[in-house]
Amino acid sequence: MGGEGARQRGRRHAQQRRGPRGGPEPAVEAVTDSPAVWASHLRKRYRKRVAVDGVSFTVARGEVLGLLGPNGAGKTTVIKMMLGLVRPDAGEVMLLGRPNTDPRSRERVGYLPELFRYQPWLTAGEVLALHVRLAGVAVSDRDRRDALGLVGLADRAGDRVGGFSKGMQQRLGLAVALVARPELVVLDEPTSALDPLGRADVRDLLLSLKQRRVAVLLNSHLIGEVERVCDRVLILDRGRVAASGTLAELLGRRQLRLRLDNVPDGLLGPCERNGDRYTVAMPDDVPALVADLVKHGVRVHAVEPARATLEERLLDILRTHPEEHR
Ligand SMILES: Nc1ncnc2c1ncn2[C@@H]1O[C@H](COP(=O)(O)OP(=O)(O)OP(=O)(O)O)[C@@H](O)[C@H]1O
Repeated sequence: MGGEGARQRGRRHAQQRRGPRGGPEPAVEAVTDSPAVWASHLRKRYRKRVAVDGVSFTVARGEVLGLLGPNGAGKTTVIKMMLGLVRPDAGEVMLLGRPNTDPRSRERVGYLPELFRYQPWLTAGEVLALHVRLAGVAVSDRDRRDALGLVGLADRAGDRVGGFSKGMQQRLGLAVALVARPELVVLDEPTSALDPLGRADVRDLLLSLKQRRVAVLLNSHLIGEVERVCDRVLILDRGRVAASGTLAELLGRRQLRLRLDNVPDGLLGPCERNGDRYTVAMPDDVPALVADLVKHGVRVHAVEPARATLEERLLDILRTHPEEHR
């Protein structure tokens, strides 16, 4: 990721945009096979503080990438550099096959910022209409109504935003991000103000975007949420990538937890023990292991598959992230 191969791929997509004689680009199809995001070696310093230091990543079409990390890790700065809202000191970004310095790269991008405030005197419907106009895209009245319906605000289109609760404003922000049928959706803490039902709705929404091959970059402190919907995770710590990979790669091998009595010394091999609870690497044949234990006189009370949660893994990574990265 971010290596020479990826760089060439990113650039190749950029070259595909030129017509045979270097004229206007031929067709949108030429860039639809490019990753939704290709970001390479992003760096940003605020005075003496390095906020982001050499961060590279990609988001494939139809992929949900989760961005995790402690407060101040650089997540929002990465998002803002990616979208051209903050100028990086170094690094390159391609959005949907175009360099992010080209305003057209953002035409098919939906964005819900972490901190947002809509004009309180406008109605929800007017906020959507305003953003559609600013984006310069054609969106039918029906699509606008659908976007409000998608976030549970169908019956509030005519109400002023000033009277909306925080959660309702966040729902409206999601509708703004989704209304123009984007190919890439960037959500910075989209559920921080939502009730549990609202969070579940957003999870369903993300899964439906994924089915439509929309790419999603999700920045969230709600690790359970990230674990449920993300295909891959990028963990930032103090401006650097502390770890990245699919959930399976990050969470490692599955384990088996057992509650046992009467275990002869050494019978189980390498394991973690806490009283009568034992954790071993997942064996190929669980029934054979249980039969063997019983044959040796062990009393088996419980057997359940287990895997470290993303939260445990995240804490582990942040605690052991090498000092030179800090
Ligand atoms: N406009 C700015 N001026 C000066 N420093 C900034 C600015 N924006 C961000 N920073 C600094 O950059 C670092 C990264 O901030 P950033 O907002 O990207 O972190 P984050 O991971 O999104 O944090 P959080 O989870 O708290 O939202 C912090 O040390 C922050 O103080």
